[in-house]
Amino acid sequence: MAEAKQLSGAGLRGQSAGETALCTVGQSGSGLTYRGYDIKALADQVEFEEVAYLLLYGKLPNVQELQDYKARLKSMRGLPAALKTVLEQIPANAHPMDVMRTGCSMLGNLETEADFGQQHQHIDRMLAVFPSIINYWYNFAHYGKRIETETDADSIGEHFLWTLHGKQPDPLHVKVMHASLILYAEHEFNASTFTARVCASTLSDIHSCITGAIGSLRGPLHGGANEAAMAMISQWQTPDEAEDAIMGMLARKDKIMGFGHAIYRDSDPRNAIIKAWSKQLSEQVGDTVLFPVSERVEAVMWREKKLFCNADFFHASAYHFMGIPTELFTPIFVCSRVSGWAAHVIEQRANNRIIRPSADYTGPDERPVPGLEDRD
Ligand SMILES: CC(=O)SCCNC(=O)CCNC(=O)[C@H](O)C(C)(C)COP(=O)(O)OP(=O)(O)OC[C@H]1O[C@@H](n2cnc3c(N)ncnc32)[C@H](O)[C@@H]1OP(=O)(O)O
Ligand SMILES: O=C([O-])CC(=O)C(=O)O
Repeated sequence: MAEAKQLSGAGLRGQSAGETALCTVGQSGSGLTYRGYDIKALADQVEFEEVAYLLLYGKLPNVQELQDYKARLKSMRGLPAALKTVLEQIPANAHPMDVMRTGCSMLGNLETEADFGQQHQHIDRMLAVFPSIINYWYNFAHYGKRIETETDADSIGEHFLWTLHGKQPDPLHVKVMHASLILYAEHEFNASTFTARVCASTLSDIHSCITGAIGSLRGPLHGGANEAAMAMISQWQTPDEAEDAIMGMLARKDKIMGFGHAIYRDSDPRNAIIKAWSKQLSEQVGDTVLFPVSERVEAVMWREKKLFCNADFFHASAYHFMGIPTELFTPIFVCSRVSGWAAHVIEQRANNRIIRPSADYTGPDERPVPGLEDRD
């Protein structure tokens, strides 16, 4: 086992910044629970919509509640004409996370949250429509196609794949999407969730909270790591080539994307789950390169640095095997994490005090303002 991780120092590490009943990270079970349910049991046994309902409505839905919830989400997939017009203006070389950010913000202009009593309606709408937003833009910008976003898909994961590829997806891929969306749904006070909570603490609207969170998730030290990991592993043709390259990167003290974690000490419980799905997908497509390369990188990182794969690393190969373009990896994270972000906004609003920490001042002592002509 790796040595205990130092939870102190910069980055507010190890400091409690508030309370939550939504999630524990690194405490019990396999190390991640949503409202007391272990992540492995959830990923094995339920659909993403059940987890979203659990986070947002406080309990796992019964048969009728799940049926009603899925029907409600299904009815909310359509894009307003003004949003389509905005999406059509965004160039093909834009980053899809910027498209998500703009799409969410524009939705907030068209369907503004007038009072917090409407929060659930707006949250459900975002969950339902985010896959439509990204894949409408993607298909229009890259292929000039105006896709139909009101699909017959039974779930958000299936809707994502259907609107991306324009056809009903492989049932195995739908299963993987459920697991993936469940793994990404919630993670306590991570950077993007904290962004959402800070915004919520000013009593701002739900679209501002989620737009800000999307901006925080975009960075390669957070959600953007799944794309960065894909860019890295796709350079290598053999495990030996990967090992040589990783050794060089470590010697240069480069960051290896998809490894390490701010809280977990010796493993991220989400990794084993997505890795198993990635292996199955690799066999389905007859891959002999990407999965063995990924496994070697995992082994070398542990051997050399005791650094382990986080949730992002094997998501890269899993998504790739399902034919998902690399730049859409982090937007899928958004389609899932919006459930966790929104649950935190609800929680913050229910017991709010504006989040406003202090800073340790390191600038000059107080001094007089020099006249313009006296300055260097
Ligand atoms: C869904 C998610 O958001 S999961 C996180 C996704 N992000 C990534 O995969 C990006 C790569 N990983 C990292 O940058 C970091 O591990 C983070 C941002 C996740 C956590 O950062 P921290 O909590 O500051 O890392 P930590 O304190 O464990 O770092 C300890 C040492 O290991 C090094 N280290 C940590 N992660 C890595 C890595 N992936 N590659 C190389 N070195 C690393 C740090 O540079 C640090 O070295 P130092 O003591 O010489 O400065
Ligand atoms: O908790 C974190 O810092 C990052 C993370 O794994 C997540 O948000 O899923």
